[in-house]
Amino acid sequence: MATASMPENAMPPAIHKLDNIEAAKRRAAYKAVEDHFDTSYRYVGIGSGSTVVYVVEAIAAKGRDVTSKIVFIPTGDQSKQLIIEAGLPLGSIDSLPPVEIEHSKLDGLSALQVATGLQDLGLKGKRQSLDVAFDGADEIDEELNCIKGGGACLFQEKLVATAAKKFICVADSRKLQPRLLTKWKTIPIEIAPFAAPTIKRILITLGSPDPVIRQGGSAKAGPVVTDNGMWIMDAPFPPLLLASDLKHGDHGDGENGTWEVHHLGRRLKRIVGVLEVGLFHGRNGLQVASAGEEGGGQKPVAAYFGMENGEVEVRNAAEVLGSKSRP
Ligand SMILES: O=C[C@H](O)[C@H](O)[C@H](O)COP(=O)(O)O
Repeated sequence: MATASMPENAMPPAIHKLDNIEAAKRRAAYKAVEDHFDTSYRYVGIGSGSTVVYVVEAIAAKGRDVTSKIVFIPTGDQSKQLIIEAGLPLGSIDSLPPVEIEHSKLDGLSALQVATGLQDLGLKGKRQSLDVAFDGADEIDEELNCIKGGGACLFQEKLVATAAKKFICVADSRKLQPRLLTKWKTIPIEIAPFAAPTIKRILITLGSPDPVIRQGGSAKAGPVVTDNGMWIMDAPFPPLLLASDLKHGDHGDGENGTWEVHHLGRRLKRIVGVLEVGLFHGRNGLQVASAGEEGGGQKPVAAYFGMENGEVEVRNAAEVLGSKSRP
């Protein structure tokens, strides 16, 4: 863990006076961009929520000379608008080009030979990875597992995070908790509307006392409809164990009423009608790369927290207990 002060003069003055929490988010965002944005990058993922607004501000402040050469990939309608309004080039996660190959290697080959050649090179079907994805979170534990989906964008956020070599999480100090479901009490789950009653029954059998379909409140009568035309089920569970907690005898499989993050994430994903689960768990991008695999992981490689004292606390996955414990 490292802490750093983000000098106010390293950031452009905020147009309006920010309250303490907003100022903390902004400091964390500028520090994360300073550490993890590189002008040589080609594809950058932009997450959703109120914190990522400052990430976009920090990137846009680098100027058009830098940003015009990069394609920015959104995680939903809000982040798409942020990218457009900041004047950044907009891309889409479903239109990343294939991995580039040296064309000289393919000169003179037939279409069949090209296809076979790509196979031989181990490149057939490989897509480009994003260089980095920045996103917020609703809660982050000591092993950098995250709850996401407070803004109903979890599916595209997971799609983008797992396509990025490194996912960088940016938040304020309230989000850092020893275990998930400490202050943020529910897991957002994106579901097919038709399956809602069945999913609710299954969640109850798994130990969630009162799962509810998220409502639009005064902004929209009836359930919140996600960018993917789905609903969000918010499922409360008792605080989740870390992988390192399992050494103390509990299996974390729900038997004793307690779940470990990874066990619960995988179990929820198996329910028919669940599009995606707002638990980001398992491997991070460094672990995926060291296994020689394409893309990234669900967990951040680093998390930046804007603290109340004006500092930014950085938690790097490589230093976090348990970050190497997942297969
Ligand atoms: O669906 C929304 C996302 O997961 C957000 O990244 C998360 O809710 C954090 O949002 P905020 O930065 O507004 O706290």
